[in-house]
Amino acid sequence: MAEIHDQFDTILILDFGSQYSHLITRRCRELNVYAELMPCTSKLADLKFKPKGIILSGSPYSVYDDDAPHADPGIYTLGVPILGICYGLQEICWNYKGHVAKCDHREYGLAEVQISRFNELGNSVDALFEGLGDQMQVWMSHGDQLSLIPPDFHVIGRTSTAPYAAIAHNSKPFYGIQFHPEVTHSPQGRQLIGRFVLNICQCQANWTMEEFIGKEIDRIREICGEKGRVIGAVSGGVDSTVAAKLMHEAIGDRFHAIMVDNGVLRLNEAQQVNDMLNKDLGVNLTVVDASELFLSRLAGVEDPEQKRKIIGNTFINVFETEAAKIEEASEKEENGAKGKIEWLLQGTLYPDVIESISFKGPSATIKTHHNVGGLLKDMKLKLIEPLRELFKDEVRALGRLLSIPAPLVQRHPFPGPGLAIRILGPVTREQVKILQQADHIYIEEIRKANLYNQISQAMAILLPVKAVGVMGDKRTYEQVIALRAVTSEDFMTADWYAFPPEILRRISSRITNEVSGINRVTYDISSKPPATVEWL
Ligand SMILES: Nc1ncnc2c1ncn2[C@@H]1O[C@H](COP(=O)(O)OP(=O)(O)OP(=O)(O)O)[C@@H](O)[C@H]1O
Ligand SMILES: O=c1[nH]c(=O)c2[nH+]cn([C@@H]3O[C@H](COP(=O)(O)O)[C@@H](O)[C@H]3O)c2[nH]1
Ligand SMILES: NC(=O)CC[C@H](N)C(=O)O
Ligand SMILES: [Mg+2]
Repeated sequence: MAEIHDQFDTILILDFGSQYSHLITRRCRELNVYAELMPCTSKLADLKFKPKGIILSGSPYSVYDDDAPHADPGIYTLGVPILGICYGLQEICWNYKGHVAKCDHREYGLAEVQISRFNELGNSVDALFEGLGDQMQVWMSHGDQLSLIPPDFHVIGRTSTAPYAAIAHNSKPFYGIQFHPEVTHSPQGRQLIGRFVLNICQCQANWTMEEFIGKEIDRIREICGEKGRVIGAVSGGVDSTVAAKLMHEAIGDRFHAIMVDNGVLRLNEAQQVNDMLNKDLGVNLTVVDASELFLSRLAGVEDPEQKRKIIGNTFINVFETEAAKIEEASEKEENGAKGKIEWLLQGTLYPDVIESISFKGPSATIKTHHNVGGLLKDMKLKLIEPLRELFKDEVRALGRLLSIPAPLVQRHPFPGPGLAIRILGPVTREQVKILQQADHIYIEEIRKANLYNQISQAMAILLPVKAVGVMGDKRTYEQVIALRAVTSEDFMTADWYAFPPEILRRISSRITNEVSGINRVTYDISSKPPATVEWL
């Protein structure tokens, strides 16, 4: 089966555990060059494709540490260009017997690199920095640096404290830089990565969603064969909707989408998603009302992790029952005209994949996501994951090309456990109803103020406390709503959003007036970290 790296020129990024490794991947893709991240410990013999170039990432390790990770030395004889970034530079130096040592002053922040126009060999300007000027502002984050340049390499850039801030091999296309071109604080970083992937590696810049769609539809058809059928859980969120639309384009009605009403959806959500998929997108969707089952299992549960697990497990139970129903119905059809359901569609995105392939292993569990790790071991269905190589912004671009309406493509993410993780305390139908109303007003006002697309995610949270208030000269003793809005690139970190005060005033006034049971509204001004986006 042709994979993406067989169809597009691919840059291989070896991850040594830097927090920015995924950004290198993104930068390449923004240049329309496909890039894949793999653990630095990957063996070349196991590699299923030949990359056009290799980038070595940064790392929290020092190359001379006993347990420092090192790349397969085969990369240096593969005959493709190599770029080492920070630790990656030090790794190249280590391999070629130069010296890396702790520096007197660790450099963290902006620095100026002086670019050497000519190397000692009298060759012309080095290809990496061509056209980028004589000096460049860059962002540094290191405590080690080269103290001795390896034989056969020459200096192509220095800073006031790092004499070997950038080096190049005398005859091979191997480069190392001490700074981080992948972060936005290095203003010419994108151009520099472009020099490497486009000019030095000569990758074709054809990684676009236009190219991807056609190839992916062919691939899905090939995987499913003439008759194979697929079911998939669809929430109305961007990822599952785009995946569903893609499946529909590929195999039409052999794809069955199921949306589960778990009783903790937003106001009118099930109806809206139903209309949108069936009517607007032509995708065959069944909404299953399982709210009674979910709410009865959640009764009296306060612990956040317990709520998440109950919801995750119940999703699977409902899903299995529905799959069996579809199977049963199809068995009654003439000659099994439509074939068995063999596949389960998942909207897995690249960040989930990256997390699970990190060579350090997945990070500490902060929260159990409802759809991760919940799959059954003896599951008969095979997984199909068309978005597994894509970042969220790529999924959004894909959605636009598939003519999914803009408001849907720009939708804020909504977690599978839904309002259950926004009700602090036990979940009851009454509490859900209060929160649905407050959430509805909040989002409606954000849209009216034209702020929806400036905010990455906004939510209302129902607090398990009561406060005293006064309404119509009477004392009230009611619950409190917290509002949260954040901006974020990837939800790994997030900033709270600074609303114009008059918008908050209007929202607060509408919520306390229109939602009975609420007499107070607060605004959450915590960033992530130390807080998280959701409260539970
Ligand atoms: N109510 C639901 N019914 C059916 N499937 C669901 C439901 N909620 C979540 N899922 C499944 O869980 C997956 C993960 O949810 P997640 O919220 O991460 O993605 P999404 O809803 O597709 O997109 P977004 O992140 O934009 O909300 C979904 O892709 C979908 O397959
Ligand atoms: O589908 C989901 N199932 C979950 O169990 C889940 N928990 C958190 N989230 C979403 O993940 C992003 C980061 O949230 P946190 O900072 O709270 O971890 C935010 O966008 C959250 O809404 C979830 N999405
Ligand atoms: N950002 C990095 O890659 C740092 C590399 C190495 N740990 C150093 O401190 O120099
Ligand atoms: Mg969602």
